[in-house]
Amino acid sequence: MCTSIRFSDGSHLYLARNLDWTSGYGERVVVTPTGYATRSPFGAVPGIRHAVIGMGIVEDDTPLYFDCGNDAGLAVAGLNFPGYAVYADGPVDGATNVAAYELPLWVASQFTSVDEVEAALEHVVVVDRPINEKYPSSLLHWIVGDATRAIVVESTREGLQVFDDDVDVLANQPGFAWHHENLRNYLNASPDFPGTSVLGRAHLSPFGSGSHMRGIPGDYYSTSRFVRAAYVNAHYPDKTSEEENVSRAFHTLQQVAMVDGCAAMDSGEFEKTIYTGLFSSRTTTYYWNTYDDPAVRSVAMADHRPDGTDLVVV
Ligand SMILES: C[C@H](CCC(=O)NCCS(=O)(=O)O)[C@H]1CC[C@H]2[C@@H]3[C@H](O)C[C@@H]4C[C@H](O)CC[C@]4(C)[C@H]3C[C@H](O)[C@]12C
Repeated sequence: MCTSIRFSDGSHLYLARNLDWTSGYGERVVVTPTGYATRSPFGAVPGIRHAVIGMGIVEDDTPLYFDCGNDAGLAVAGLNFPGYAVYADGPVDGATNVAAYELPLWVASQFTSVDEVEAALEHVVVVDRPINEKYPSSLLHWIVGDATRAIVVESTREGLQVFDDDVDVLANQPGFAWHHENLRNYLNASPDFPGTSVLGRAHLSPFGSGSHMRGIPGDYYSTSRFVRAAYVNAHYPDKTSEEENVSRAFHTLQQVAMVDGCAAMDSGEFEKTIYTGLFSSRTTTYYWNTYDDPAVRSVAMADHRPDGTDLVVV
């Protein structure tokens, strides 16, 4: 499972995600500089207008991003969406044909804002064109965020749909509209301290704080992680400094992080949070930690020739 959140410090974007799976893909932080010569199967990414930094792998000299952000303050993350995601079998005449694997690169290398991406998506078809035989297209949906707002992009049998993500969260199946509607089941949840309650002749006082959070689901199911992440992200106080916002991202995603041994996939293998990654547009820095090393590491785009010609794998 995966969960992603967006928030801002008032003027900069923070977009973070947990990558939950049974094992990693050898992913590293990859910088795609503006001079890099793209190989986009249908020409959707003719060149790199905005340098990109994020987590991914490089295959056939092509960056395959799991999540990434750019020098203009826009970021995107892909989360599993099997059972719902449907892509076109081939390119469609007159459309902007984006191969599923290159959608994060298309977003981050071509645009500066969510509004721009939303407008461009009106002409987009997501195509099932794998990078090679080793890596078939993943069935994903995507969250795209900037300092102002977030959208969710879903390519299903209904076609390509874009949702205004006014809670700044995404998890896995089912679709975003279902998750959003489900939040109406949790209107009772609040951070307030409960007063003393009278039950018969008993006057009952709370054990401590947290009572009004009861009902927020604690399990790892996609529908539960969505609710829990939305609650924590919405109630986290606004923070101003980079350090406080990095702390915010990792604390919030820790609430929905998966611990080994607790949730098996149908293969019998357990899922766990392989890494937590965060893009900060304030410093154009990618922060991450891994299941085995919770210390947060970081790579600043500026330190890796964002105007160069070669992909940088850190
Ligand atoms: C497995 C990852 C999603 C994690 C997730 O959402 N798990 C949910 C579990 S469950 O279903 O709900 O049980 C996804 C996110 C990004 C994906 C990767 C990126 O799309 C980049 C390439 C794309 C290639 O087509 C396939 C390999 C790949 C390297 C993908 C492998 C894998 O599908 C990734 C790593």
